Amino acid sequence: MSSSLPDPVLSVRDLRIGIGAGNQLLHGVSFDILPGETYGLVGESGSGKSITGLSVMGLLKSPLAITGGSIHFQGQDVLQLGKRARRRLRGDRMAMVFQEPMTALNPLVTIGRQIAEMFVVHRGLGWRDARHKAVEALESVRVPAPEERARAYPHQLSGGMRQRVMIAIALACRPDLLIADEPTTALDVTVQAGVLELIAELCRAEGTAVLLVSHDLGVIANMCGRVGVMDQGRLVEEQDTKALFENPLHPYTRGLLAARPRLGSRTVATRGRLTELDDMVASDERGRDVPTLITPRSVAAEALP
Ligand SMILES: Nc1ncnc2c1ncn2[C@@H]1O[C@H](COP(=O)(O)OP(=O)(O)OP(=O)(O)O)[C@@H](O)[C@H]1O
Repeated sequence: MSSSLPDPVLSVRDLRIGIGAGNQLLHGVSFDILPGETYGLVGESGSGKSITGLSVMGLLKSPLAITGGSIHFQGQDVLQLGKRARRRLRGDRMAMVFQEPMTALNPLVTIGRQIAEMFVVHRGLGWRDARHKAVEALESVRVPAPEERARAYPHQLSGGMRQRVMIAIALACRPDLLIADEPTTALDVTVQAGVLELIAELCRAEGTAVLLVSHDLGVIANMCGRVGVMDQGRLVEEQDTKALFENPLHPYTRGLLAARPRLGSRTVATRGRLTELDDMVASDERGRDVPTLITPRSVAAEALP
């Protein structure tokens, strides 16, 4: 049988994660991500989204361990790779953006040097050239005054800017897969949309596949072509995002969708004017209008008097 679908960039099969023999947290999760595709993993807190993403990156920490299944990245069984080979893949062919950039950035090292390190380690550039590339990378994630910001330390930047720096680090080597785990959950509502737009735009331009982990259906709806729904360590449903919203099959998914705040004709005050919830805009860091994601959090925040 011939198929027109390209080979997946990531293929997770029957992935199981546990603590010791008796305590299973992930009970056989399978999904594929195609090149250039943005695939969402959605589910409530504790459903196993993050440990799935960490397993793909090879960053799962003891006492958690993979107890079964396989992870193929570009056709290669990464669970069979040694530590060094795995480390070489990370940051180069696959990269990750975490919820809280402060935990991933080194507080004692300037932003520019942390980005430059990617080019030194993975591309073999000298520090001088790497620093030049770091400033370009900051420019590409629309950090204003990139030369100046390159000399700053993480604590000197806002949360939104720090997350842009993390994106610059993650995408520095033009990976084929980006794992974004709740990349905007820790950010102000007003900067969330800008950061997600940036991820979408840069990954689209480079053909980077994205595994987007989120508890937020609004974020998933805006970003993902397909979505897998997780519940208690199982992938209970997988559909095209549009189909999932129109016709959720699994009772858990129906419950998750029903728990969303009602959208539609409600109006809220945004920047001094009444706006339809479906049509809200906010300003990004450069004062440009960007669409605001309709999320439970953003609805709650906008609805406040
Ligand atoms: N280091 C750890 N030790 C023990 N259990 C853990 C550890 N990390 C995660 N777990 C457990 O694994 C399960 C899945 O956690 P995971 O973080 O993947 O959930 P999640 O869906 O990403 O939720 P959240 O959005 O809250 O992170 C949960 O029951 C969690 O308590």
